[in-house]
Amino acid sequence: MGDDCGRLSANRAVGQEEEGNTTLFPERENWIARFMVERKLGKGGFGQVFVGQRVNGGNERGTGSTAMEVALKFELRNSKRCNDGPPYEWQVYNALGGSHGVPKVHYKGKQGDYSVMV
Ligand SMILES: Nc1ncnc2c1ncn2[C@@H]1O[C@H](COP(=O)(O)OP(=O)(O)OP(=O)(O)O)[C@@H](O)[C@H]1O
Repeated sequence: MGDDCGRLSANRAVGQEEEGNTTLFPERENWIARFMVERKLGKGGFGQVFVGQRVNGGNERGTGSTAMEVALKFELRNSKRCNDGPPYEWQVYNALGGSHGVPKVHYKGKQGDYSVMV
C-alpha cells in the first residue's frame, strides 16, 4: 500500500534512512558543494531534476562514480505530501539502479530542506 509521497507505508519507519549500496552523506556536511548545478532538466510529481557537473575529482570520460556530468533530483522534505522521511524512490534505486535502462545513484542525502539524489 503506498502513500502520496511514493513510499510504501509498510516500509516507513521514523528516522529511517536508506543506505543500500550508495553513499549517504550526513546532513551536516555540505556535500552538495561537490557539484555545480547547471540547469533544470524537468519536474516530476515529487521533485525537480537538474543537470550538474562534479566540481573536482571527476573524469571527463568517466562513468558511474567518476562521471563529470550528473543529474541531481531535489525533493522538498516536508512538503504537504512528503512527511520528512526518505523518499521511497531511494529504496527502488538501491534495488534496481544500474540495471539496464535504470540510472545508478551515486549519492543521496539531506541537504537543508531537501532530499537530494545524484
Ligand atoms: N537523468 C536524466 N536525464 C535527463 N532528464 C532527466 C533525467 N532525470 C529526470 N529527467 C527529466 O526530469 C523530469 C522529472 O524527473 P522525475 O524523476 O522527477 O520524473 P517522474 O518520475 O515523472 O517524477 P516523480 O518520481 O516525482 O513522480 C523527467 O520527466 C525528465 O524530463
